[in-house]
Amino acid sequence: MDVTPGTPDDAGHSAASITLDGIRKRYPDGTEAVRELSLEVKPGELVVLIGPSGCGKSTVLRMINRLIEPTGGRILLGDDDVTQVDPVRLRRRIGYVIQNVGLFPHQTVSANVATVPGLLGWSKERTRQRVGELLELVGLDPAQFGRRYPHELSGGQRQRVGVARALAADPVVLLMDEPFSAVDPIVRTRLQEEFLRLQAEVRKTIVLVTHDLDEAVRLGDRIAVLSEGGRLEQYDTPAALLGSPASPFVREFVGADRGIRRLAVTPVTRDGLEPVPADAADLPTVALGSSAYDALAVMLTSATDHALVTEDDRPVGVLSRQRVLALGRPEV
Ligand SMILES: Nc1ncnc2c1ncn2[C@@H]1O[C@H](COP(=O)(O)OP(=O)(O)OP(=O)(O)O)[C@@H](O)[C@H]1O
Repeated sequence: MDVTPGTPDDAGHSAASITLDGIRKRYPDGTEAVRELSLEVKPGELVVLIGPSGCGKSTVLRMINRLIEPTGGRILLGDDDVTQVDPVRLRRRIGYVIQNVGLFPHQTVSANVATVPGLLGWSKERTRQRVGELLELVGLDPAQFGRRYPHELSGGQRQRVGVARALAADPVVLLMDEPFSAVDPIVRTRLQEEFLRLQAEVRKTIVLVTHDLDEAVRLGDRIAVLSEGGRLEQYDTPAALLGSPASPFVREFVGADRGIRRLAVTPVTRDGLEPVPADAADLPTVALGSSAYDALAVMLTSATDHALVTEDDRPVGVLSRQRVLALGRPEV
C-alpha cells in the first residue's frame, strides 16, 4: 500500500491530514510515555507539540513515521493507517528534520538533499533539478553551496539544508523535532521567519516539537500542550491558548507574560478605533493587520498614547494605548 497524498490545491500543493486516534506507547521497561492521545492535524496545517521535558513529545512525533512503534491506537495519514504501510516506504513520504540536522558528513550538500530522490530511483537529471530548486527555496545558492560539505557551513545553513533534504521528495507530511534549537537566538528568529515564508509557499502538513513557547506562538497554526504521559491539556490557536488557558497546568505553562505574547499574535483591526483627529500627522503609524505588539512598540518609541492605523497608506482610525493593553488582557 502506498501513502496517498491529499488532493493538491489550486497551487498544486499536496498535503495529508494526520489523525492520531487513541495512540499509546509503553516502552519495554514499563515507562508509559504516551498513555492515550487523540489529535487531528488538517492538511497544510502547522501544529506545534509543546510541554515539559519527558512528557512524550518526541515519542509522539516518532510514532507518526514509525521510528517508534505504537503499542496501541491508530495513526492515519489521510485515510491510510500508517501501521499498514511498509515503514521504509512510509519514511520516504514523510520528511523528518531533527535538532543538529543529522546531515551525512562525508557527502556534499547536493548529495545530502538528493538522498530520498536517490532511494526512490529518480533520474539524475530530475534529481539535479529538484536539488537546485530546493536549495534556492531555502535561500542557498546551489552553485555556491551544492558542492560544500556540512562542516563548511554555518549552523543556520546546515539547518536549511536539513529542511531542503526533508522536502526533497515532496513529502505529504513534515515532522520536525526541535529543528531550530541548535542555533543562536538571532539566527533562530531569522530561520523561523524564513521557515514561515517557506511554509506559505509549500503548505505542508507539519508537526513540530519545541520547548520554546515563543517559537510555538510564532510558528503554530495550532498548539498542542502536553503534560506527562502525553496527556493533551489544550489544543488551540496561539491566541486562544494565551487568552484562555484551559487548565491551571496550561496557565502556569504559558506563564505570567502571556499578555505580551498574546499581543504578538493579535492583529490590529478596525474594532475599537477612534476617529482620526485633525493633528493626526504627528502620530506614529501602524498598518491595519500589524500585531498589537508592534502597535505598542511604535507608541513606546515615539512616547505617545496613540497610533494612526493605516490601510494602503490611508488613515482608517486611531488606536489608543488603552485599547492595545485591553487586547493583551487575558479573558480568564
Ligand atoms: N527507549 C526508551 N525506553 C524507556 N523509556 C523511554 C525511552 N525513550 C523515552 N523514554 C521515556 O519516555 C518518556 C517520554 O520521552 P520523550 O523523549 O518522548 O519526551 P519529550 O517530551 O520529547 O522530552 P524532551 O522534551 O526532554 O525531549 C520519558 O519519560 C522518557 O524517559
